Parts: sequence; C-alpha cells; structure tokens
Amino acid sequence: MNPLTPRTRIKICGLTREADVDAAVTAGADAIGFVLYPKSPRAVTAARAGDLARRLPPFVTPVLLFVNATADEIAAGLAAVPQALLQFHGDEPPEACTAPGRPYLRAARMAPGVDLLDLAARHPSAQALLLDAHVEGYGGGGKAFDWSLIPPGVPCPVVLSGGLNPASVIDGVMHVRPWAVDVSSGVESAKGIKDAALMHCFCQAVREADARVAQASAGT
Ligand SMILES: O=C(O)c1ccccc1N[C@@H]1O[C@H](COP(=O)(O)O)[C@@H](O)[C@H]1O
Repeated sequence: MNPLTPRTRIKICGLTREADVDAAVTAGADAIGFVLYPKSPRAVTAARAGDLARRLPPFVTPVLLFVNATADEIAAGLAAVPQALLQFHGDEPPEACTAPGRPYLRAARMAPGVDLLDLAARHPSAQALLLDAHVEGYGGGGKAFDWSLIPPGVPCPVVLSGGLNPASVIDGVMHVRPWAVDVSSGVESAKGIKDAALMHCFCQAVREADARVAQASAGT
C-alpha cells in the first residue's frame, strides 16, 4: 500500500501537555493529534490545542480530531490552529468533512462488513483513510482490529491505527505497509497520560519496521 517510500509516517494522538508535545517531536513524530471531542479522556479545548500546536517546529503537522462536531466547533478549532489537518472520527457524512474546505483524514471504524472501497469512493477528497478498531466511544480504545479486513486496492493512502504499541507496530507496518501509523493508548502510562519513553520506543519500532520492509524488498 505504500510503494513510494519505506519511511512510514508517524502520528501520535491525544496530547494534552507541553512536555508530551516536546517529547513526541523529539521521538520523531511527523504529526501530533489534539482531540477536540469533549467526551475523550484526552480532550483539549480549541484554545489549548492552539497553545500546544504553537510549540511544533516546521514540518510537524498538527491534527485536530473531531467526533460529530458542529461547524462552529470546527471553525473554532481552525481559528486556534489554522494550519491543522482535520481528522473526522465520528459519523460525519462526506459533505460535513469537505465543508471546512481543509485537508482531512476520514476514520473508518473497522469491523466485519465495513466496505473500505465504498468509503474511499464516498470520500474522494480525503487525504487518507485512517483505520481504527470499532470500539465504544468512537476511538482511542487501545483495541486492534483484524488487518485481513483491509481489502487490496484501497485507492488512497492508509493510516493504520487501533491498539498499536511499540511491540505490535512492527507487524502492523510489515503486514499492512501503510502510509502512516497513528497511536494513542499504546504510548500512555495511564489513560490520557503520554509516556516519553514509550513514544520513543514506538518511533524506534516504526524505523525498525521500515528497515525490515526495505530489506525484504531488496531481497525480492
Ligand atoms: O484518542 C481519543 O480519545 C479518541 C476519541 C474519540 C475518537 C478517536 C480517538 N482517538 C483516535 O483513536 C485511534 C486509536 O487510538 P488507540 O491507539 O487505539 O488508543 C487513533 O487514531 C486516535 O487518533
């Protein structure tokens, strides 16, 4: 699925503290997610997301995660973090995802019967499909899904998510070959509390997976 580059991009999601943002960047994250979903244990306000996003250096992308937010809530997020990529993780129809006129990731809550090809067709302007496990509460559940549910030929980049951690991400990258991986629970020491050592281990594991993929490709 990622024939162009052996460098899998890394998004770390659900950051709430300055030190965690700095540690995620130091660890090598390409994107940092801020959860603007009030029911999440990782929720931040738009203003707080703005403060945290201002710490990011060039070439590290802030991502604003929404679950069934109103247009005003999305606008408030974008006013605070104008350069953000949007992540829609609820039941938003395509027109709600395109209405802000911004690049976005469309989350798919993976379970038997989910038709990813149909979802991709309904979101031709999504930058990527983000594949998460189907969990209660929409996401951030630390639960993996069955990667064999991903059909061949998804016509857009795939972000692999759902229960990844420093141990499982190597298999995930090697099996799915996603454009990027996204992690939240798997780099936390407690619900909603990121752990600098785990974020470092996660990013190192992704680089290890990339090296193995490159080695496997060279051998074929
Ligand atoms: O992080 C949350 O609290 C959250 C809440 C509601 C929807 C999505 C959420 N996070 C996203 O969930 C996936 C999987 O996270 P995990 O690694 O299994 O904990 C990830 O894409 C987060 O961006």
